[in-house]
Amino acid sequence: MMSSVTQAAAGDQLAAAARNITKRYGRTVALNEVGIEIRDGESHALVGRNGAGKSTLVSVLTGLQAADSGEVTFYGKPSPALSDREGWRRNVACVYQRSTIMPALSVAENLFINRQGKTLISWSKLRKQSAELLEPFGVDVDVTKPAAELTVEQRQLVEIARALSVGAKFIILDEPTAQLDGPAIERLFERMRALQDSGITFMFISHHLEEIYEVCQTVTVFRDAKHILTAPVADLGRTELVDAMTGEPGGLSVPGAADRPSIGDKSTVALNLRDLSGDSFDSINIEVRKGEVIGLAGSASSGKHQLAETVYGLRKASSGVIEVDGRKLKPGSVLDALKNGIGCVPRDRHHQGLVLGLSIAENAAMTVMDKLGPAGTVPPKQLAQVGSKAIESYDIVTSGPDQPVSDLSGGNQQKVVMARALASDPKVLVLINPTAGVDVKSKESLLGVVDRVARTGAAVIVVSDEPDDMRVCDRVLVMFHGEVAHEFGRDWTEQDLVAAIEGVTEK
Ligand SMILES: Nc1ncnc2c1ncn2[C@@H]1O[C@H](COP(=O)(O)OP(=O)(O)OP(=O)(O)O)[C@@H](O)[C@H]1O
Repeated sequence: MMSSVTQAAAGDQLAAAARNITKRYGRTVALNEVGIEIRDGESHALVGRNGAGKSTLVSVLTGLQAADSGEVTFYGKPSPALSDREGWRRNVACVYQRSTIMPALSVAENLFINRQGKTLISWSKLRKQSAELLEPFGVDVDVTKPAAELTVEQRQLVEIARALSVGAKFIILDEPTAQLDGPAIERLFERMRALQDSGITFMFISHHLEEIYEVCQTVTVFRDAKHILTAPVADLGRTELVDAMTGEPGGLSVPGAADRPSIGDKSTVALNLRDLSGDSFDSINIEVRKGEVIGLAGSASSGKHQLAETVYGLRKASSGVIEVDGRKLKPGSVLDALKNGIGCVPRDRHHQGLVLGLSIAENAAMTVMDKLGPAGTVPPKQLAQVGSKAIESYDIVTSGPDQPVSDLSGGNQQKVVMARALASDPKVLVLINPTAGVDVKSKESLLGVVDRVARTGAAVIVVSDEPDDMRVCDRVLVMFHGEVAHEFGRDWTEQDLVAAIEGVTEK
């Protein structure tokens, strides 16, 4: 196993290199003398626990932030000056989990943004060039439509096409699979392989370690702002990889439903969905008992997200009833859902989950403010206690409860969302992709929390396609085209689940 970043195969050209990079944010050292060398034409994985420094390295490698010290080179040449955005764009592009596309502009405008030159824009030419650019990517969209209408998969492809069209041959994919369903992930990987064959180099960030084995040749591990190792993927077993990430031997153990006592019919129904129809789902009947964990799986178009969002009041059902402990909820009211004991981890932590400018403590306490003090006068000490408890219980990497959530790494923000959902001791928990962006070790502890709250009698719905997230469930309901198409007990195999999600099994 190689242990130094300076040992990239001799003679191989490097597409990108960062050496001796240090980056501090106030007291936090986000990168401590780290390096990475990415060989021309390879897919190089960068992995590490939440807060390890991956995104910070991405911002240094893309020229969005200057390092305090160290150097970046592309194809052996020093990186452009920070002000030379064009220069950086010609060398490197990053497809983030969050879009850099302007939703209100058309797809064509997004593709050619900053590049119309000084002459007047010919719209017909722009449209034609855009269509030609996207054609090899199989993105079959009307380029005059607003980019907001693109699916996540299409948006990513548009961003890759945009990068390649300005000449970048080194592309960073920062957790690209976090919001894609199984078939879309496979399509992305096929696309990566084809682009690699044509000379494109990738740096790939993911918390799904099996993806690294599938699509990368080399892996670099960061831990606590430091470079730990760089090695060929083929030489590094999964256990060794996890040990390098966590700094301790012992592997992982995700809690399974089988370890909890069986619920049976004795437990009373906590959440009852009766004949519920709405945006993308129809006539849903589901009962979730106290202490029961239900998994909702299905492709991106199955209606599972819309159903879950209707349960916690973000969407209004067109007909049917949602009851918590026999009490009917007011349709389309998040507040009423909260008052009646529903806690949620929403799909998009940035839009519905967190107030980024507020601290960890303020975000974690948001669902219980009225219990902490009269009319908005929560004593700071109590607030800090809620924050400190969240940090401890969810292993949040931070300088303290006062730190604004905007300063946290993505995975640590997700843990704050989970802490907030649970702060109110909900009777029913609705969790959408609860482990998205969360590292393998933290995933284990978050799923441990799900297991614990179920044992205390809460009813839980987990919406996810992640087999690990589903293992904690007593039943897994697979949705297909807005209906529950298949139900599994605790004894399913990953193959069964994938087949049902893709709609290739009988009911
Ligand atoms: N703007 C900022 N201000 C203060 N601290 C920051 C800022 N951005 C990042 N940090 C801190 O730097 C450290 C590294 O964060 P970074 O986002 O690079 O981690 P990461 O490895 O990408 O994590 P994740 O897997 O959760 O995305 C963290 O401790 C984070 O809190």
